[in-house]
Amino acid sequence: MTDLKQQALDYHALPNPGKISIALTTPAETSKDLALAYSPGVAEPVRAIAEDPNNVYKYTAKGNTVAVISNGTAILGLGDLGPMASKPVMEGKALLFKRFADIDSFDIEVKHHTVEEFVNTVANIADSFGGINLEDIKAPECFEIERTLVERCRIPVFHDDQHGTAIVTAAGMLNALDIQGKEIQAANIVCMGAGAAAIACMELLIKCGAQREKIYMLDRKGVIHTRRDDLNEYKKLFANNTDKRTLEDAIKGADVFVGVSGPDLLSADHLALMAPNPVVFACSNPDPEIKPELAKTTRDDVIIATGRSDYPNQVNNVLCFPFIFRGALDVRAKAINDEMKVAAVHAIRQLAKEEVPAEVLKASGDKSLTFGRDYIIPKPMDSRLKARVAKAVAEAAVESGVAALPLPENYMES
Ligand SMILES: NC(=O)C1=CN([C@@H]2O[C@H](COP(=O)(O)OP(=O)(O)OC[C@H]3O[C@@H](n4cnc5c(N)ncnc54)[C@H](OP(=O)(O)O)[C@@H]3O)[C@@H](O)[C@H]2O)C=CC1
Ligand SMILES: CC(=O)C(=O)O
Ligand SMILES: [Mg+2]
Repeated sequence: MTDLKQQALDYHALPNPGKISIALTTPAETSKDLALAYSPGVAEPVRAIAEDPNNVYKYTAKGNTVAVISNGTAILGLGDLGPMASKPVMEGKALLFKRFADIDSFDIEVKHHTVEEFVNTVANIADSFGGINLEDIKAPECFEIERTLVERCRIPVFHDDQHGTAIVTAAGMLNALDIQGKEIQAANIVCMGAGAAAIACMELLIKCGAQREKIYMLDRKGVIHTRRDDLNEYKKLFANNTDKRTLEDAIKGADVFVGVSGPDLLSADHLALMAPNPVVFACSNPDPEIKPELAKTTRDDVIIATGRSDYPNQVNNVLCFPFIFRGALDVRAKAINDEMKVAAVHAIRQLAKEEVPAEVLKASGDKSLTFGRDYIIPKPMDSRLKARVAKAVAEAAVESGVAALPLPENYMES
């Protein structure tokens, strides 16, 4: 067994199985405490909530709790391994919510036969939470699941693999293209993968200026083009009228490669065919489409990012989901809309251009980090992310009319 494999198994097994537990926030030592926490005292908040449902935010933890919900059909890049196998990842997302944004989470793994069954399960428990983070649900089902749940739930529902990934990808991409001296409007883009992350990443890059006809998207059968008759409605949006059929065809002269597919799909030969000063986001987890070592030895003008914590330039939705929910919960937003997503993109990208505090260098093990090829995006443990991203998101929620509360006074200022 490799060192990392054993360390990872031990990390999850010890000192107690798993990565998260529940902590009490009120005293529960004496009979008096219990008479308040439970019978008879608990009847009072029950009556108050029955009288006015908004009181649930005052007397319970709902407003600071997010459900992380999966069916295990697209666990990282490992595929459909079922709900139970997804549990370590969902506990991991709960760990990240708590560690980075002080949000409490429950991971919920759902076994189901139909999309309708999944949607009903989630919709029926949704009111228990302040928000719902859908995770690792494969395309195309994820699109209908999210759309239906957004319609049915009164709290924000956010498919992290779509929108969290897209927000971080857009933030990193705009910075990387700046460093490479390229305009997103003119960039030829190859997207390997045509699932949840791919469709959302490309749609958001288009909102940021990319041209749809300059995007070549590939799935397991190759380039998505107008003469294919096997495309679902989401892939069809990216069908190009082109003779290109393979990655080799599409990658020639490309400025950008975004990989949200599987391991080792971009070879050194492919990379060599890209335009000068290319940007490669090999974001498949745990194994990227190309290893950074190989990318860098193949050409020294490349900016390479991965989804992993153990390489520079971590383009991973961890930079977004804790903070976008922090902002949304704090103004009780009923949805996470495009305005909030775009605000998050700009807040994340801006932070990478600022001086990096010593505590971040210590946590990342870097001697220095300055905006440039190996530092296009902030590190997850940069504690400024919470204030910057949450504030930008909360302001956008208030301005776009989806917030039930005003921005709290002096929000995120200390
Ligand atoms: N860094 C980050 O923050 C994130 C990274 N990801 C990564 O993106 C990847 C996809 O996740 P997600 O979109 O949720 O999953 P989906 O199951 O929704 O989509 C997977 C897509 O990848 C394509 N694909 C898989 N293998 C190949 C291959 N050998 N050649 C070409 N295309 C392939 C599939 O093609 P087809 O349609 O033909 O089946 C499908 O379009 C995973 O590796 C995941 O770890 C996802 C979210 C966040
Ligand atoms: C990071 C993440 O959400 C994924 O790889 O699926
Ligand atoms: Mg995921």
